[in-house]
Amino acid sequence: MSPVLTVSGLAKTFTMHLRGGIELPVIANAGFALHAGTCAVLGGRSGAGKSSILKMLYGNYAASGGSIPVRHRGAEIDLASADPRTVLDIRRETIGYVSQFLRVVPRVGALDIVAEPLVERGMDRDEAARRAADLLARLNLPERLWSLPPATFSGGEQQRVNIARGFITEHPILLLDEPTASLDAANRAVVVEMIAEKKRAGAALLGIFHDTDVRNAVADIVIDVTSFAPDKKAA
Ligand SMILES: Nc1ncnc2c1ncn2[C@@H]1O[C@H](COP(=O)(O)OP(=O)(O)OP(=O)(O)O)[C@@H](O)[C@H]1O
Repeated sequence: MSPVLTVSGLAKTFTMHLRGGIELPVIANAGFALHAGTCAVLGGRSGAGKSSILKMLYGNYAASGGSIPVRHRGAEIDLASADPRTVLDIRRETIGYVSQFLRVVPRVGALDIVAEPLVERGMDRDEAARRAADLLARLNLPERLWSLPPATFSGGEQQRVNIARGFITEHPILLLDEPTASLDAANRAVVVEMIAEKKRAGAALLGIFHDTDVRNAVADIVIDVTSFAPDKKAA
């Protein structure tokens, strides 16, 4: 089957404007493809550029070179050169992202934070809340916390709210930046099962997982980011 997203000749060099314009090449000539129903994992040593690749695929970082053709609304669009409005539309319809940390919205309760992406897409508020409750219960977030804003939650509680919010939509591509980093073994197992369900539903996932057990449980392929280093001798 043809890939849903391809990375071709992708490069990233950071320019340190406050340091006299020093250039820091991090990635050169990265290439791989994501397929529906599979989970690919970015591997390689700390600092190799795993997060930077994920951020370029979500449009948070601009690519310094290369292309990222993605299947979006039935057409192929190059994410690397797409205008900001198109990037936002791709995020809405095609590419979801679970970051490591929850961006807390003041005064909005956990259940509403999780339900919000569905309400934004036009779903009835009660139905969206029901689905959000299902996910929070599955992730063992105590019900007494559901109406509270997550600002004071523990790291693992915030991470579970974030996971629920990222998994509640049906994006065909889902990027995962260490979604299990702050979780205990029981909740890691829940997330592993949720990833397996996404695969069965036909999503293409790309993630960073430092936990070896989680990685082994979810990965169909491991992409060695160290092999994309600009100077392989330094890698
Ligand atoms: N915004 C930025 N500005 C300057 N340098 C950056 C920026 N983001 C990342 N880098 C640099 O790029 C390199 C790769 O960082 P990145 O976070 O992508 O690595 P990683 O493989 O995800 O690392 P880790 O496994 O430790 O999280 C690092 O040397 C980092 O300092």
